[in-house]
Amino acid sequence: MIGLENASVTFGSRTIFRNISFRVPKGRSMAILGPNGRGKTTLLRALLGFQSLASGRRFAPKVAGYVPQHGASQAKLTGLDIVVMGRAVQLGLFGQPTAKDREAAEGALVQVGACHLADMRYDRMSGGQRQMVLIARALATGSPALVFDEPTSALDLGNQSRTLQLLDSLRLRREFAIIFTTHDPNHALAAADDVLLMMPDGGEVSGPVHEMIEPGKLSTLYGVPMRWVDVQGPVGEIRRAILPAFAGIEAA
Ligand SMILES: Nc1ncnc2c1ncn2[C@@H]1O[C@H](COP(=O)(O)OP(=O)(O)OP(=O)(O)O)[C@@H](O)[C@H]1O
Repeated sequence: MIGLENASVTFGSRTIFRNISFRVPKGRSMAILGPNGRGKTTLLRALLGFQSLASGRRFAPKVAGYVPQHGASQAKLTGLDIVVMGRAVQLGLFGQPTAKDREAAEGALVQVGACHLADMRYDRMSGGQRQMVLIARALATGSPALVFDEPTSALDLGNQSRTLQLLDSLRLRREFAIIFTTHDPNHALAAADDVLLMMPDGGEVSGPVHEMIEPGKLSTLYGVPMRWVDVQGPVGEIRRAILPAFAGIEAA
């Protein structure tokens, strides 16, 4: 389980959020949505213990798999080296990775379909390739808690699709408590059971995805009208997507 209870974070005199409570049990996946600068990354950092709480408490396992928004590195490390770092807690302060740690790291690369990145230099990878390696690193921790900060934000549509499928397959394993932030409500529909909306007025609402992802709440969240649109799936089935009013405008 991972969550916060009556948690608040302040920077100087500024309150980013106040008295937030939520719990994501093992087997559930929760998406967090909110406008830019509302405090989504700060909330994840507070959850993981990287950001101190002004009040309240957090619940998280000692080690969580964390995929940060920006995973840049100048170090000359391979994809496999980065994934092995996920084993840091098992290694201890001066421990060297064993064959078992390398095996776990290779297994994590297999799970995300990124074996081909094992020997590639991480600092030479594209954003999408790095994303896969960082997700593998999170899995290699062996933690039942996985936290992703905007996992699709830097990705092209093909990689967004693959990452969403991966997030959903992790959700369906029901072995992890998963939290991810996103700016696309359709991504919450595609890969989350529950949603936390960080509203622009400072309040939060949370609940099952189909209660939270609807035009009324999202229009308030983003300050633009939202609507359901029918779209055709790959085998002709009709699906619903939720889009802002500007979707479909043609400038010329
Ligand atoms: N260490 C810090 N010191 C002071 N202010 C900070 C610090 N970290 C974040 N902030 C501020 O807290 C607010 C919330 O930032 P945060 O990055 O959590 O927002 P976000 O919802 O993740 O934004 P985005 O959607 O743009 O990624 C911002 O105004 C940011 O400038």
